[in-house]
Amino acid sequence: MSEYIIDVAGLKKAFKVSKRDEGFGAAVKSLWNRKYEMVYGVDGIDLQVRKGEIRGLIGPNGAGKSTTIKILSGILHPEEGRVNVMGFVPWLERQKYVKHLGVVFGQKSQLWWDLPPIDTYSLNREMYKVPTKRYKELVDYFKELLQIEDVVYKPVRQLSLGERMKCEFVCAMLHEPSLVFLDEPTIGLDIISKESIRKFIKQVNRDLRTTFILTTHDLSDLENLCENVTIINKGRVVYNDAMSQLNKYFSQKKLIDIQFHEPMGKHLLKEYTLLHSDELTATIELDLTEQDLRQFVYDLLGRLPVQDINIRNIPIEDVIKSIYSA
Ligand SMILES: Nc1ncnc2c1ncn2[C@@H]1O[C@H](COP(=O)(O)OP(=O)(O)OP(=O)(O)O)[C@@H](O)[C@H]1O
Repeated sequence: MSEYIIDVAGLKKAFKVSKRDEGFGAAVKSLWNRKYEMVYGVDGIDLQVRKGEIRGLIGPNGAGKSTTIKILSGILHPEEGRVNVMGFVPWLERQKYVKHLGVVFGQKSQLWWDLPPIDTYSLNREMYKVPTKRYKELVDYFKELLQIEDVVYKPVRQLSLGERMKCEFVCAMLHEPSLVFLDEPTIGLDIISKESIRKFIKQVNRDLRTTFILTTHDLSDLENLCENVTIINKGRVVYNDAMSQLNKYFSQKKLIDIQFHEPMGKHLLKEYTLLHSDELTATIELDLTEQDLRQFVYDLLGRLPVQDINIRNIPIEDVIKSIYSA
């Protein structure tokens, strides 16, 4: 058996889209003479994920994340490439395959709107044939972990977004899937609910060894949950490594926020790479491959009327943005 729960090589998926020039005339002409072009949703993706990982899958809009997830969950089939997920070719063996799969969409609900979540759980128990004893154990375990003991008995339409999302997680986990796709699972949630859901994911990952694939635009989800991250851009993998390496990638640079105790003329700062400056504050970017940090601070304090100084790493958002645009 492969050491990978997901093993994908050379994945390509093209979509046929109609193409026409702008304007009313072109719209009419296209009714008779329609032209098409092929757009690649994914264009040669390789991806390996080990069992028990929480893997971040990120990229800008239109990068190919959803297309990848749709192929991995068996909704779409690719033109080219080899896909093995838990020993299945997802789109060929979908019925057997989905028994081992869970999905949580931040923007779509799997719960019956007018029923309490506990009723949807019960229906899913029947559908997935979860033994009653195990079902009860799992519901109790999840309810306690997410602190939704009372919430699961209220109709879904009466729940807050945070409460509903917690209930969605339980719904996706009751058949104990080995692999769960999470698509923006914390979108729109306040920080308390986000933390509670992240804690849940970590705990379930530890206790049940569930593998999670997390698609998100919220980088704090990644920092909190993922050891490894795959970044997709224009249908290709542009980064595939440990989260910690992302920071190292750019740790050659530091940002220095300075507060001055008297107004500063811009000309006094002209030798620095300035990201921001006004009379009393400035942010300087320092390239550590060119300058020594200690020497820089020493010179700065000697030259300028510095009241306060803060040295920080480049934010992870900026690191990722520069990888997207590379
Ligand atoms: N059914 C489709 N028909 C035509 N083009 C499609 C279809 N699905 C996706 N595409 C195209 O494939 C590319 C990748 O889209 P995809 O939805 O996978 O991106 P994404 O990374 O999930 O983006 P987002 O973050 O905006 O959801 C885009 O150019 C998109 O327009």
